[in-house]
Amino acid sequence: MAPSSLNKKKGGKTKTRSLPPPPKKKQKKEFIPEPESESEEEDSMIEEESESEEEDSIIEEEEVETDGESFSDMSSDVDDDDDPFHKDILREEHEQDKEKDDPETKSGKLEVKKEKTEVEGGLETKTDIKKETNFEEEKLKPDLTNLQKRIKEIARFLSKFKDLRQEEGQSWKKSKGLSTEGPSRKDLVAQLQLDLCAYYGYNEFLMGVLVEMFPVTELLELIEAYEKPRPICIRTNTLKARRRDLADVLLNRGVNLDPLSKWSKVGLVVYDSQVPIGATPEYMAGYYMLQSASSFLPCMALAPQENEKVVDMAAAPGGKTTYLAALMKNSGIVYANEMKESRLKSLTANLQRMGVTNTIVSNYDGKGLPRVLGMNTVDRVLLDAPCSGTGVISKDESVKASKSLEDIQNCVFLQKQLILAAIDMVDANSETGGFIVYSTCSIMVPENEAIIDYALKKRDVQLVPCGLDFGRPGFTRFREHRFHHSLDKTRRFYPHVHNMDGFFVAKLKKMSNMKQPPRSSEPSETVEQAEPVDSSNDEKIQPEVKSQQFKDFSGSKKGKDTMQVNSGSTKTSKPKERRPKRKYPSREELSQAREEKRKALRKKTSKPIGNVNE
Ligand SMILES: C[S@@+](CC[C@H](N)C(=O)[O-])C[C@H]1O[C@@H](n2cnc3c(N)ncnc32)[C@H](O)[C@@H]1O
Repeated sequence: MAPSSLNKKKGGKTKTRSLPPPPKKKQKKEFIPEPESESEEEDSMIEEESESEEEDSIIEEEEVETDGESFSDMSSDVDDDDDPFHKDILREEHEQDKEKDDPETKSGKLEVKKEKTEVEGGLETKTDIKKETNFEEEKLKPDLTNLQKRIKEIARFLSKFKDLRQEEGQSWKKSKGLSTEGPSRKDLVAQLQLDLCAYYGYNEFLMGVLVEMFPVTELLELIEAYEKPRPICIRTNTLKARRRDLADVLLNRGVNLDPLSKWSKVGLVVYDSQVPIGATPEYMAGYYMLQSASSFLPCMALAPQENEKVVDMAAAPGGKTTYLAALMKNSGIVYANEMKESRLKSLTANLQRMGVTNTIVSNYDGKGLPRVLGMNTVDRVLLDAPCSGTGVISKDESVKASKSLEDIQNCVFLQKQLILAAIDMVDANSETGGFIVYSTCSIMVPENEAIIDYALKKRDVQLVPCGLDFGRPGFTRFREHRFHHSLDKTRRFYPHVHNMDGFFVAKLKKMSNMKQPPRSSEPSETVEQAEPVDSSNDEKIQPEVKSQQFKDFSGSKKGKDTMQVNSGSTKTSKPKERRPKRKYPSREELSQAREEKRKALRKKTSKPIGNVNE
């Protein structure tokens, strides 16, 4: 939208203010992509909320310290034809594995040699991949330019073969004058993985996870997107300002901005600014929050209503709490909980700066919150869970090299406990609510779909549409794992697709206050319960190796996966052995037993009295 359109006032309450022209730098086009057109149920409540948000403007000034962005913290303690794997680069490797054992391809580095040849009327790089035999050379690390070239070559090579079987691949190679000797697909994938780790600085575990999640072309897009910062976004605090007024003022200060996108009525995207955007008088006055676009989504999905009781279980630094309060127009109660004491300061500062008055701040471990606030007592809960942060690599590069399988396991362990606590606090009989929103800034399946699948099994909840009209549907199956079919109601967001941080959102409706869900006719398999599925008719998802993300999830972590949460307290429970069914005696057997007892008693009592020596 052009800057001038920000001046259009609703309902005739126009404050005419002549706008200075925006700074010289040309305004970029829509920064955040428009919603993908998907046929998805709309959450009308969200629409109503966002319509009304702009109408409320209470202008008052407060000075407080700042803290903008939300981020993940664990220190406490697909639009591809519905099938995310149809271009999976690991999928074909299994077939290629069966290739005759070529000693040349068994170990070591590969070298890609290129020759230019005329192919199909155009210049094409002829790819001949041979094994280096010189071990001295092997030790030498290729320079970044060569590394990048090789990454591109292998990626191009792999993507060309993505739909071809081995034999077809060989004949294709022959027809193109390429060598049919050379490494298998598996070797190429392994080499690509190593090269990507070396070039971009990821550890092998995390790169392995990404490799198994995305087809090769998309993988490169994602990794490249992680290298660039996401657009700077601000959210208008509708408790204090209207978006168009705020935009006017900031434009006058030399901030080059536009409305965020059609899906948000309160967001602005900042292209560049002549003033520090986190230190303007408007910022200090709490007219806006510096907030990533993805972090708007869970609040929109939760869509809290006025006068409700809402819990934000993991709240600091308060980006989402302040949005929830604004959506509720400062009515009702928001319980903003944060376990880390050191983070309470930023939370309370933001609440104060933004003029939030309906919030009670607490400092508990979220697992114990049901004991504090009561079971089945609130209308809605937001669980913006502590996570691995694998969706926000552009913000925190250290994630690339630091995250391990154990970190993911720890996150999953905590997330499972927190989601059950979240559900337990919600009253299924709430007249207006009964909803739980779970979100993470992780793209890992175990931290997202697997957590929701677990919750569906443990409590009487159902997935409902998030009310967000863009985002990819969550996985209903991933490698050898099968999740409940309704997982497609969850939403995934990616930097290379949506130009926002990697993010996951799920919205659950609590169906009853029973602890156990009614028996499902359609069982799914959670991480720890997943059995090999007979996928003989389903070539696409039949991995030979266990998914990197789920590796060793079953049992190796001190039985963590079997831990259960009950009203905030935790206890470990070993899987119980089934007791054999008890067989009850018939009437005849009972009377016979009684008769025998009587006889025995008579014998005892007929002993002589007075035989004191016995
Ligand atoms: C993803 S961040 C939350 C960001 C916040 N929702 C926002 O939008 O500003 C996760 C938060 O959970 C907190 N946390 C970690 N473990 C927790 C636990 N067991 N209970 C409650 N909070 C926890 C972390 O300290 C961190 O502040």
